Amino acid sequence: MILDAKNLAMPPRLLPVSFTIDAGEIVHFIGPNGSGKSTAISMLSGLFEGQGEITFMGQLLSDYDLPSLARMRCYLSQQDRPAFSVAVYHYLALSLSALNNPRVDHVQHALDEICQALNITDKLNRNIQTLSGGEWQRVRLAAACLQVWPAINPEATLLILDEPAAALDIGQEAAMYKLIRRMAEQGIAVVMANHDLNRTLREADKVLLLNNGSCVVKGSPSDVMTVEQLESTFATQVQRIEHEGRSCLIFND
Ligand SMILES: Nc1ncnc2c1ncn2[C@@H]1O[C@H](COP(=O)(O)OP(=O)(O)OP(=O)(O)O)[C@@H](O)[C@H]1O
Repeated sequence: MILDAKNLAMPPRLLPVSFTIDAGEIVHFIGPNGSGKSTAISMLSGLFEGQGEITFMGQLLSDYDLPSLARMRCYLSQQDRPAFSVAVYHYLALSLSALNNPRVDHVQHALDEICQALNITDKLNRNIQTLSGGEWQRVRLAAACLQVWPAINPEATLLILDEPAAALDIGQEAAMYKLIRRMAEQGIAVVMANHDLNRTLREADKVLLLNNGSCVVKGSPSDVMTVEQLESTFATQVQRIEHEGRSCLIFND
C-alpha cells in the first residue's frame, strides 16, 4: 500500500473520509464544484495540514521533510498562469532539482518520451509566458511526470493531479490519459480530481464521490457512478447506456 488516509478532514470544507491507495492504482475524486475534491487531494501532498492521519509508505506523512516528499510524490495544483519567464526546457529542468543525480542519458530518454506523449517536443524553446492555456497545462503535466518518472527517480510512488485535463482539447486529453496509464503501469499511484465523468468511468480503478464536503460513496466506477447517485449529487438528469461493450453517461439537461 502506498497511502492510508484515516479520517482525513478539514471542516467544513472536508468532513472525515478514509481510503487507501495502492501502487499502480488510479483514483479519481469526483463531485460538484466546491464539494471538497481539491481540499482532499491537496492534503495528500503533505503541504496542507488538516485533521486525521495519513500514512505514506509506512510513515506518517507529517514526518517527511520537503526534499523527501519532492522525490516520493508530485502534486500538480489546479491550473495557474506561469509566475516567471523561462524557456520550456528550463522550466522542465526545475523538476529534476529534487532528484539524486539521475543519469543524463536516462533523463534525456524520459524527457523525449514525456514530451512526445504530451505533444510538446516542438515547444521546448518557447518561453512559458507565450504558451496557450492548453500548451501551458501540458508543460506543467510534463514537469510533474518527469519529477516522478520511475526510470530517473526510483523513490517515486505517487502523482497527485488536480483537474489535469482542464484546458485540454479531446485529443490532448486522450494523450494525457494514455500517459497516466503508462505511469500507473510502472507502479506509480495516480490520484486526481476530475469533472469528466465518462473518463472517470473508463479510466479510474477507484472513485470517491464527494458532495458538500462529505464522501457520498467510494468504490469501483461502476458501483459508485450509478444514475441514482450521480443525479442526486449533481442535481441533473443522467442516463447510462452501453455502447460497444462500454458504459457511457449522457446528460440530458
Ligand atoms: N482557502 C480556502 N479558505 C476557505 N474556504 C475554502 C478555501 N479553499 C476552498 N474553500 C472552500 O472549501 C470548499 C471546498 O473547496 P474545494 O476547492 O476543495 O472544492 P472542489 O470540489 O475542488 O471544487 P471545484 O470543482 O470547483 O474545483 C468550497 O466551499 C470552497 O469555497
